[in-house]
Amino acid sequence: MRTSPHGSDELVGPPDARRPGPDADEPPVLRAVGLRKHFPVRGLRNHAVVHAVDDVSIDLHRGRVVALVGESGSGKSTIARLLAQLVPATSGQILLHGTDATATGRRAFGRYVRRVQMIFQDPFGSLNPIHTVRYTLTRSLRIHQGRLRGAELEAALDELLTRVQLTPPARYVDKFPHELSGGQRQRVAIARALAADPEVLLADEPISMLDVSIRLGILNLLRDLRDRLHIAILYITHDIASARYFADRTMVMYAGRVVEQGDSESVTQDPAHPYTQLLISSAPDPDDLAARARGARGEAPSLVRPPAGCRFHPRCPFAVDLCRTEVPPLLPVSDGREAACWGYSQRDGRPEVGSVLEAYGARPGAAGEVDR
Ligand SMILES: Nc1ncnc2c1ncn2[C@@H]1O[C@H](COP(=O)(O)OP(=O)(O)OP(=O)(O)O)[C@@H](O)[C@H]1O
Repeated sequence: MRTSPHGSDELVGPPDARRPGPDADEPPVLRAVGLRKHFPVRGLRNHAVVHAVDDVSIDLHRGRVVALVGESGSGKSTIARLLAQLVPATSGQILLHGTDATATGRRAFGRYVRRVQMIFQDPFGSLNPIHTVRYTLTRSLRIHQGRLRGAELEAALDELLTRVQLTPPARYVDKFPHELSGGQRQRVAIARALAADPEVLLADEPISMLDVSIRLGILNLLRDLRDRLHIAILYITHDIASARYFADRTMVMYAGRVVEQGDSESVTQDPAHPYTQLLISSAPDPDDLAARARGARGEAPSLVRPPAGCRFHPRCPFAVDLCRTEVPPLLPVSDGREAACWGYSQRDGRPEVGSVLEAYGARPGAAGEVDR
């Protein structure tokens, strides 16, 4: 990370997005293949369903961060809940170290959550207000590590609080949640997850409810966990700039499907899919894009009756007949980058996608800065 001329930690460029990942060539610790989640819609006839997630595959490697970005309702949280096995998938597979990890009972689920932990968006809601930090962390340690007592327990508590930079630990261990700031509470929630000694963290918008002044501190903590503990992290965010800053790879979702994926620097600075181009133009808030694009080119698609073919085609200035009938697979764009866009099918040897920003008359933005 470079610092601003004022000496602050302001982010002015990607710190190490192209850092050779220590474990990038190892097999993924957690793999999802063809995940699909359709929620039944109550009150509608004909067994209508919300197509929340369709055909999403993700590989999470130890020591690497994958960001999942997209506007509200695109299916990001559903993917995190599927990977955490908080909801069952309609179809698809979850593999932990290459083995089917679908937890069929309480014991199997317990073994799974020891390896795969989740951090939620709301540090105010996720900690029980009547329990101290000591109680919360002790409970998690005992669930996952057995009955620690006495000096052993105190050492484990000290280590957890130090790991999340709540030091000296004695200052925090007997506090109640209301005595802590939002950032400190999120650190306690992260410590609670670490008590399981997990290999994977699923972080669902972990900074979006925090004051902008402390967001970078939490991202840096998560990066420290990636580097020191070699934890695989799925980072869900609305904020493309933070994906560029923090994630090795970025996946972009639109209406339940992945539309583009690749190394974060390329995806955020040279977006290939027309939707990603629009998303970047609206950085840092994709919902701003949603409003703008709706104004310009019709409504966001219904997930009960999603558009046939490419779900983005009703908004896409480059849509051709094929886009209206056939779902585009993720097609290679360059250097391991893929876009689910028929414009990259190379049927005539070159991509057919131009600048969607010019087509929309939108102001290009840059995913360059992250709120501190
Ligand atoms: N339990 C549920 N029952 C019915 N529909 C659901 C359920 N959970 C999510 N959905 C729907 O699935 C779609 C995807 O929702 P999801 O929360 O995964 O999106 P998201 O990208 O995480 O949005 P946000 O950024 O607002 O959290 C939405 O249309 C949502 O209304």
